[in-house]
Amino acid sequence: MLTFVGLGLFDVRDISVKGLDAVRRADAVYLEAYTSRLMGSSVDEMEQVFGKEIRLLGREDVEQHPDAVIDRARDGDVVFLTGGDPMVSTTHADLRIRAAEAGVPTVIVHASSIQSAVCGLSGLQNYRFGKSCSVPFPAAGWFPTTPLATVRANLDCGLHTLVYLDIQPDRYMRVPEAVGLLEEMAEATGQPAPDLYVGIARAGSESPVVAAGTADRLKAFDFGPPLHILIVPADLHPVEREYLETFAGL
Ligand SMILES: C[S@@+](CC[C@H](N)C(=O)[O-])C[C@H]1O[C@@H](n2cnc3c(N)ncnc32)[C@H](O)[C@@H]1O
Repeated sequence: MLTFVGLGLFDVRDISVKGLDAVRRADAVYLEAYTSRLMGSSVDEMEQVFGKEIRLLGREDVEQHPDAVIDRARDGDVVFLTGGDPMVSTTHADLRIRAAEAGVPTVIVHASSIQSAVCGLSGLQNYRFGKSCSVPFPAAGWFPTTPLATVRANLDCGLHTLVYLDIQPDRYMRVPEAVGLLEEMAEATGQPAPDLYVGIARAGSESPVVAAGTADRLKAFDFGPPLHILIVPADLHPVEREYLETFAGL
């Protein structure tokens, strides 16, 4: 049996009771930490609290060579841990399909996700979000402008855009840098840059930060440590505006 368990948003206490039961029953526990991270906990702390050894998996282990995990799940209980919800903005649907093809039963234990947390923190209504996008760190000769195209297409339909920010082994993209990159994409493509943003840091922690405003305000704002995420809102409903004025300094 292969059980996908979401860790929730910030620290070791965000896992559900059901998820914790599955971890404690498991014969083997794997963690992928490349699609999201629990910034409020370390792997050591998780091992201590869960009472289990945790094996770390890289993107290649999961996406190119998942056989080790699937083989282990053929004759034992395996838990696969992911930050947030294990099936939101990750590529783990493929792993579940491969397990099913190999005759391995699977279960999902859901958890809080950044996708729903942003609605509570920003007051932007979940049914008004369009397609999401991700802003990657640019590399030499590589500067994709598709994130801005997604934002503009959503704005044309009156929809908000959730913009995921890149996570690399040695660095995390922050809101001010992401806003600057969207402005550069606008310059490079001749499209208008967005005029309003909402930045969020450390959702799920005891001190999440939420700030709304122009590019200039957000580029100068100190959001503190990662993880960060950005929203480009469409025209605001009056209640959304009032919420941002009350909780995000609009
Ligand atoms: C690819 S998504 C994975 C989402 C995850 N599976 C979930 O359900 O929450 C990861 C991105 O979401 C954002 N993110 C995740 N957790 C966050 C948090 N607690 N606070 C702020 N942003 C977060 C970051 O931009 C990060 O790079």
